[in-house]
Amino acid sequence: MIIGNANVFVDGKFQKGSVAVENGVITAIGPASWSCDVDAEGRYLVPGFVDVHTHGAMNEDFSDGKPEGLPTLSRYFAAHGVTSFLATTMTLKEEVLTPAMHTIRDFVRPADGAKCAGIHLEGPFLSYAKRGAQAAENLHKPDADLFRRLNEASGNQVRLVTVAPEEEGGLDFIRAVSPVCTVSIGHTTADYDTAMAAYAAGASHATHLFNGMPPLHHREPGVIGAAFDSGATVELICDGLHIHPSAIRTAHRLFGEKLVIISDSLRCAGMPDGPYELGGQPIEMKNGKATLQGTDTLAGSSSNLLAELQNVVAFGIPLEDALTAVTSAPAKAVRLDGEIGSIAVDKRADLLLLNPDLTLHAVYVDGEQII
Ligand SMILES: CC(=O)N[C@@H]1[C@@H](O)[C@H](O)[C@@H](COP(=O)(O)O)O[C@@H]1O
Repeated sequence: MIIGNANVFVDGKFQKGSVAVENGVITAIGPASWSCDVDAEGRYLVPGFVDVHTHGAMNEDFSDGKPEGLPTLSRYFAAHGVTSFLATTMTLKEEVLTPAMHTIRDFVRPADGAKCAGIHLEGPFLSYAKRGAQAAENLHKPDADLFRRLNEASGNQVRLVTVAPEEEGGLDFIRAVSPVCTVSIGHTTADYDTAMAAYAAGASHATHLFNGMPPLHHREPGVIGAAFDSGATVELICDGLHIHPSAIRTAHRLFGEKLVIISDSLRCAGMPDGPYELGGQPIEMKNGKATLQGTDTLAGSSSNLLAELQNVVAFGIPLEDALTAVTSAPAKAVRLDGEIGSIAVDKRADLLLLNPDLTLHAVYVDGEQII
């Protein structure tokens, strides 16, 4: 199949062209004049989005361990341009996380859904002081054996784990686990020196930068300064509620291609306002804003990568940079850039056609049009 007459996003830039796909893989990138099977009519042809931090949507949550919930989630993501996602769990007890790992391991993508590219363990190895919406009673000291048991239960699908490096055993955990998957610093009180030590020990990512960590102070630069100095990739929740647009513009100038837009979406995404649950705690969504019930503590988002792409472009981030932050940057951050996240020969043919106003026109997964 050839998708022609497109504005193709290749190597961070747009070029007029065509893309050939065979057996689910991109086989060639050619001129716009190629005779084609699908006429893109000048639309943007971009890689499918990669969300490395999403807990749920449509009243389903990966932590539930409910097999019937996963196809619903997979279809929801595809409908918002996300072709690969990391199923992200909350801070819960091992006996709750283990069945969730089994469910994710056994998930088979529905023909009209997005791919599960692995798991993000957001906790339980987090700091009490910066737990945010994570349940205090389920926090656990960094423990590489517990990580190994969970990873094994998932069929070795954990691609990302968030840890607070200042907790006892934090640096040993990072040394043990970073050869297995990407280790991210988050939900942490780490100061600059501790965060630098964590990056030197093998961490390479920061979980929802700004949220759940000390701010960037001119004498206490903390995780944000250390991530910058270490060349780490950094997540950013761009729902317009978690981070002021000015801080998003600042992070964009600081982190460039290292910026990874995430949804951090919860089961209330795609649902009406009302009461919901997150990691064993009651939450409430009002006007799309989710908080721990009865508090002002933000509890993740009700957004998705397509809406966030539209947000950041409206905030002044160039489209090319915003696209990098939802495609190749997240794929690289979790070591999947050999397969997904870019339009290049031999990569999976996970592609989107976007209209000029950045709404979704078509979604292809493994070369098959599913939307
Ligand atoms: C699922 C999850 O953990 N999400 C975190 C939440 O815990 C934290 O409260 C919030 C604000 O953090 P902040 O108050 O430090 O900006 O960011 C994210 O929504």
